Amino acid sequence: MALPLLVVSVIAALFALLIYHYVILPAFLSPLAIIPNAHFTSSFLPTWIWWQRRRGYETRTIYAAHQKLGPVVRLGPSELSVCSVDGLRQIYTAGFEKTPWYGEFINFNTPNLVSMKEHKPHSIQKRMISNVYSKSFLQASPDLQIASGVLLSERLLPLLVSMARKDKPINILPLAQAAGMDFMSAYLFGITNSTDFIRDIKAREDYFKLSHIRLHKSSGWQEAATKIESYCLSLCKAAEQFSHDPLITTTSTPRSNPVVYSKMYTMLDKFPSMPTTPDTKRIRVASEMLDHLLAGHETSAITITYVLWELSRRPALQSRLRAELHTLSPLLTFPLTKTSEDPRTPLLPSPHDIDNLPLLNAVLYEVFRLYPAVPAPQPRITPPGGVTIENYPNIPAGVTVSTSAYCVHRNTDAFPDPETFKPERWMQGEKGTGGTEAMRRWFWAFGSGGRMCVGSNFAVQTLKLITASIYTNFTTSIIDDEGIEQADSYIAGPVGGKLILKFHEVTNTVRISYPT
Ligand code: HEM
Repeated sequence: MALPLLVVSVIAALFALLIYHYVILPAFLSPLAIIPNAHFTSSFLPTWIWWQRRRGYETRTIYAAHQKLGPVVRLGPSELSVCSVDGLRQIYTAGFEKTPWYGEFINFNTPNLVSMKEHKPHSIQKRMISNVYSKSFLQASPDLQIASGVLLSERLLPLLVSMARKDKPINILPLAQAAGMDFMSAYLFGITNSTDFIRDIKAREDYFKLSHIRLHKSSGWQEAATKIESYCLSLCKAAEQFSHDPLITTTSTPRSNPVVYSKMYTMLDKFPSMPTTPDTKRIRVASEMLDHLLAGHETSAITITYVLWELSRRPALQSRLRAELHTLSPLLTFPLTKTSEDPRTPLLPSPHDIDNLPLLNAVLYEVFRLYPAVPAPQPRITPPGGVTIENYPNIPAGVTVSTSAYCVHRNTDAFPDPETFKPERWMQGEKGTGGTEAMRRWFWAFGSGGRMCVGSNFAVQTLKLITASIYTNFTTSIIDDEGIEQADSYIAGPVGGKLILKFHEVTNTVRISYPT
């Protein structure tokens, strides 16, 4: 009789200990206990937020919780979401490291900017390449200008003209993904070593099939990842050969240098902690290049898709935009202007002039705001020693905290009527471009701080150029936009995976002549 009593007592004590550890402590005694719970189980179970994530409702559910409960909410026993400018500044600029989840983005078993956790190696690697992604460098880059000219005049515009003349509809999303890959790879590896997915539909489909399998971890994803890595390595090798033999050229296509590849390869020699043999260097650079291809093409494609969708719904806005585009010199009218000195290279307006067009800027920024390609939480870990966030003190080390562009961009003080697409809101403020101070503080499509998107200027410059060249030459109309609503995922395109438009050539182009 005594033995069972002892066993029962031990079991009861263990049970009490477990209840204390997993329920009473996190729900009532932890410093997090004073933070509002997004769900009644959030303080002691991680399952509710896990389930929202799994069924694809994470970001919208978190936004609804913030609307009800304020700027800081508890999602799980050790997980918070923060939606305020001060909280955002603190989390993303004060040494909160990324969570292990970002390990998903490692290529070649070698870390890159997106996947690196620790601050020091990350900041060394970022310093190596951030210069070639700065706005001033990109705007002055002859290589990007040459590559862009070729991509527009030989690939994108001829295809759109041909489809318009045949009166055939186009699925914009895969074409925009192809354009994203061609622009990105041309800047990384040089135009002659770039992908040619705008024209080569089979190569495009093969690549995106592999990319889809890898992203969704479907059956065979490791094999798909290896194939993508081998493909990227072949682009790297071509770029390397090109850099070693500057005379490699073709007669029909102008050349542009492999800007990012060369920059990073050269910079590795300047940091003693970095790999030194040609093979290890190549893998290190290849991991970073693949990171840019993956991070750059899909996000840009999603943005272009929503730009074209919103403009296709608004013929009057298209006309206003076209009038603005007609102030550029030279015009982006197809066929693009070429000079007699170099008949192979089309002339484009300066990136600086395109960047300064207020309506084009406003349309793009309103799409970034309302349809951020990365709308989801960006998780970080609270640092050793703990922190105070938004008046909640003693938040211990090791708590996952995040903010999401979806929530931040719906702040009604900065963006009144946040669900409505209103490009004109970005035409207020100084010089009519860029919106108000509050809007700039709450704009978070590219993240912020040390881990902010390295390709933001590249994305803005190329997206403006593509939009400008389309609306100089065409009007667009919607054929099928079913499923256009944005998915609730980390990188979030239309749930239907498509947007079908028709392009109609602009016949009565007003050419404005400029005094020389
Ligand atoms: C519309 C286009 C784009 C959007 C909306 C976007 C968005 C973002 C966001 C929100 C982050 C921050 C992630 C975090 O804090 O955890 C990020 C990081 C990053 N993005 Fe982009 N991105 C875009 C285009 C590009 C392009 C063209 C590149 C090509 C270089 C690129 C490369 C990267 C890299 C390497 C990082 C990691 C930076 C770091 O951790 O230091 N992105 N991007």
